[in-house]
Amino acid sequence: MASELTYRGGGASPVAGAGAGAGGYSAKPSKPLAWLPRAARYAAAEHRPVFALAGMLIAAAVICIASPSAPSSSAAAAVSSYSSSSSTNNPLARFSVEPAHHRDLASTRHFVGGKVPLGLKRKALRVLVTGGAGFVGSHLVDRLLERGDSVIVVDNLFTGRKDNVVHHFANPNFEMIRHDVVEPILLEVDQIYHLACPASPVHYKYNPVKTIKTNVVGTLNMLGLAKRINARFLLTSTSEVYGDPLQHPQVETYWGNVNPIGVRSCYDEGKRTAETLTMDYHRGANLQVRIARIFNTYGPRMCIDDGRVVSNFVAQVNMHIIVVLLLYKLYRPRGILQLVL
Ligand SMILES: O=c1ccn([C@@H]2O[C@H](COP(=O)(O)OP(=O)(O)O[C@H]3OC[C@@H](O)[C@H](O)[C@H]3O)[C@@H](O)[C@H]2O)c(=O)[nH]1
Repeated sequence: MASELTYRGGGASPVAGAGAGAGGYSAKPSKPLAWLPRAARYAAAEHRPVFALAGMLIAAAVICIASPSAPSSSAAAAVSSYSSSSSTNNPLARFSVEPAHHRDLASTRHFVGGKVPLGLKRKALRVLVTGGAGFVGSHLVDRLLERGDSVIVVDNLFTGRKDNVVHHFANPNFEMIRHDVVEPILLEVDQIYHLACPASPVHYKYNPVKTIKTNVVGTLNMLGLAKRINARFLLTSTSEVYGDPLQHPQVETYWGNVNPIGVRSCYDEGKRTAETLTMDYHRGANLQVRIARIFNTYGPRMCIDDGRVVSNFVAQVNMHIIVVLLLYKLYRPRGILQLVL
């Protein structure tokens, strides 16, 4: 049986005539826009202005919600009202047109930036964190895994501890390589966070030559790897690059006041050299780089005997509290203390 072309046009239906039995049409209607493909001709013939208007309104709404660049006033008002009263489970909070730093960050923990097309997730990155078993590095690893990236930690455990990252050992997106960055390593990643270096004076003075070697050769190895795989590179530098600053507070353009031959120079000058190398790779090889000069940090996973100012303060205060309590318990002085306490 011949296939019969079913004419669904809106105009006069063809009159079945001779040859109809053949499944063809005897009188074919004149076809306006005959140069168009059949589907286009059908759409052109069937279109209704109200449908076109509905389609345009839906498209405009999707564009306003999904892209922050040109929100319509009403959509922007709707979205910003959502975001201002944003709760973490607000479906539109992620697409708010306001920059994240203008909104309560707690409500935008899952803010992925307004440029993410509707319904598409942020692309997971492969990230290398050197020194990721350390105090700052392990918290960075937590954050990267939480946002869906896969993380490789390279660490020689000189001051870092497996305990800092053991909670990720069952995570398929986490790997740890016990390796010293003064030896080259080849990995395929999208970003490199370079934190490998002892940070406490107690540790970096223990072997000053190793400290500056890690800062110079280790950073060179990581920059070479970043250039080879075109990965973005971040160096965690330190406030120590200002040395004994003559300017307070220090602005980033301040060059510092550093002793090149002191007992702390292995760290201070080591980090300054690491910054120099980082900028040279940026200028010379057009590498995408970031430098973060981290000042005194403290928090969970910091060792009480870390040797830095905050941990020293906490350790000493705790010690004095314990001594006073012991003395009080032992001698239980009567009289004035009884009155006071
Ligand atoms: O040669 C080395 C030395 C150290 N490391 C590792 O690097 C990590 C350093 O972590 P630490 O806890 O000692 O130091 P923090 O995490 O506090 O400071 C870290 O981030 C901030 C930067 O300014 C510091 O230079 C960096 O050490 C440790 O896991 C240590 O094992 C190496 O992998 N190789």
